[in-house]
Amino acid sequence: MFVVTAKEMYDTDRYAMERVGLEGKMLMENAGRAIAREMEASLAENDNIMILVGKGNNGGDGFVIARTLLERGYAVEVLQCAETSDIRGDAAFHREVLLNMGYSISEYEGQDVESLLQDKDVVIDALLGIGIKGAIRPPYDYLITLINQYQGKVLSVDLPSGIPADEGYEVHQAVEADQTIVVQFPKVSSFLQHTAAFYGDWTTVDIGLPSNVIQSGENQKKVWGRRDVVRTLPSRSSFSHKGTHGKGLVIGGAVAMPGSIAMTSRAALRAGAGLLTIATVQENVTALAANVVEATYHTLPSQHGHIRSLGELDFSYDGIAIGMGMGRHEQAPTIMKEALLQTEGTLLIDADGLYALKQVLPSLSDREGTTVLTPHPGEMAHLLGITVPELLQRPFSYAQSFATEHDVYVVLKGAFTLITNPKGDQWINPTGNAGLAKGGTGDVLSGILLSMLMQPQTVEEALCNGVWIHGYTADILIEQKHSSYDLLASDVIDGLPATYRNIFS
Ligand SMILES: NC(=O)C1=CN([C@@H]2O[C@H](COP(=O)(O)OP(=O)(O)OC[C@H]3O[C@@H](n4cnc5c(N)ncnc54)[C@H](O)[C@@H]3O)[C@@H](O)[C@H]2O)[C@@H](O)CC1
Ligand SMILES: [K+]
Repeated sequence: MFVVTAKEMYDTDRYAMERVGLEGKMLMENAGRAIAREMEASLAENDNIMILVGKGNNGGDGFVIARTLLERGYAVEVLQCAETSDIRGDAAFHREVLLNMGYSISEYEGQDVESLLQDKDVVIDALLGIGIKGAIRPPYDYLITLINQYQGKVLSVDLPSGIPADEGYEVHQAVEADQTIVVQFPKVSSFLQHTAAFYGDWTTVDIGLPSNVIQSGENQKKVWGRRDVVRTLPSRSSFSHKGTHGKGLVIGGAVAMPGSIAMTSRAALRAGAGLLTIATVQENVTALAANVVEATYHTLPSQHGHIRSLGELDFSYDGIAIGMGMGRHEQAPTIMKEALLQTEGTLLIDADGLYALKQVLPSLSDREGTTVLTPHPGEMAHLLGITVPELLQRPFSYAQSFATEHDVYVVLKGAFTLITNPKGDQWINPTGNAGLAKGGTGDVLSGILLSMLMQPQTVEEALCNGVWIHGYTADILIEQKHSSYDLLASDVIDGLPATYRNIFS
């Protein structure tokens, strides 16, 4: 499923009208009717409905929705919140059609909307769509405040009014919808931390727009869904042996933090890695060996309880993950630089490794093999030299510019983990829940990704599948036996068998 910006939506609209021959009126008819049908699932037969219509094409959709619901027998009052002379084009056309069918439209002229809303069960918000610019002007600011005070159900058309389609905007005022019916493609703002919640539950409706404009665009953004996982996750051959499934290495750990690499390693093995070696400080090996019995161990020189150097380490593995529980000490950047230069194949860098990386960033461009960075927002902001709020305003652009500039894959973790390849294409992961906001879940993800990177699939597929599996496992656990309070990172490792059985069933 493609995810679009306002510009991509308008380009698609123009292409559909100018090149394909689908008239704007027809697209608006399709949109309004599809949205009305979708809304019907949330409506009761006797609901009293108020639809607030703005002056743009979002309002135009509103006129079609009103007509469709009225024809189906619902009690709908249409409040037009703009001067009739300001309503133009396709919206004006559908306004006329509504009137020609004998229905009436009230105009907002400062009347007491609050009391008008009092006897309504549902408000449909068709005030503003993707065309919004700047701070909300009257009367929409006032109407949005009233909608948010209103106790009944609020259904928004395309976007909650006041929310822009794109990232990089501060939101001062917007409708807090219970449900949003999105026209054809989800917009970027439905995946941003500061705007996603305004949408409530959202679904998309197909209005017949072609996707070739987006497909031929410079960079694409897509949601990675279950179907993608089932399509791309390699099944195992009966003739495979442990070497077929990847020989991985995990470098990390310090005396104070033995748990991180234990979780990464157990997750890698559970997720399918054939063979796994752990390179860590001598002091931790006995405890780790009791915990991860399937792994082999390589002891690294230590100092003050952390790794001093990579010593005689052999780098010939199918995949290497570095950084988990490694600590932020003064030898760390030298260790990171050595790992960057010595690893010919795939190198995944996580956690403390990302802090060390910041000091040796230019060495990234000396690498030939695949590099994957798995930062959470704090680590990504540190790498970019910006604040976390700045990053969260524009996660798509920041992740993209970092990935393209340094020729790396970036897995930016969050409620909607964002995967970016070195060309700048992006995938959004829809799985996962608040239970994952706990220590150790990042270590588990690194292990799953290390394993995925060693299986016969593209790097993009490996990362998207790994992130999806991690989140989906947490979702199943929350649904079946845990809660978002008690879920532990190690539960996610133990939940992997059920996820695999589910995917391959
Ligand atoms: N392919 C498409 O793009 C389609 C879009 N459709 C609908 O059309 C919408 C986009 O239509 P428009 O481009 O007319 O945009 P809007 O419906 O968002 O309206 C924009 C108008 O609102 C006013 N406005 C903008 N910012 C404002 C602010 N801050 N405060 C107060 N008023 C403000 C401006 O006068 C502007 O003309 C979509 O969201 C969707 O609902 C559908 O009808 C069908 C196809
Ligand atoms: K809207």
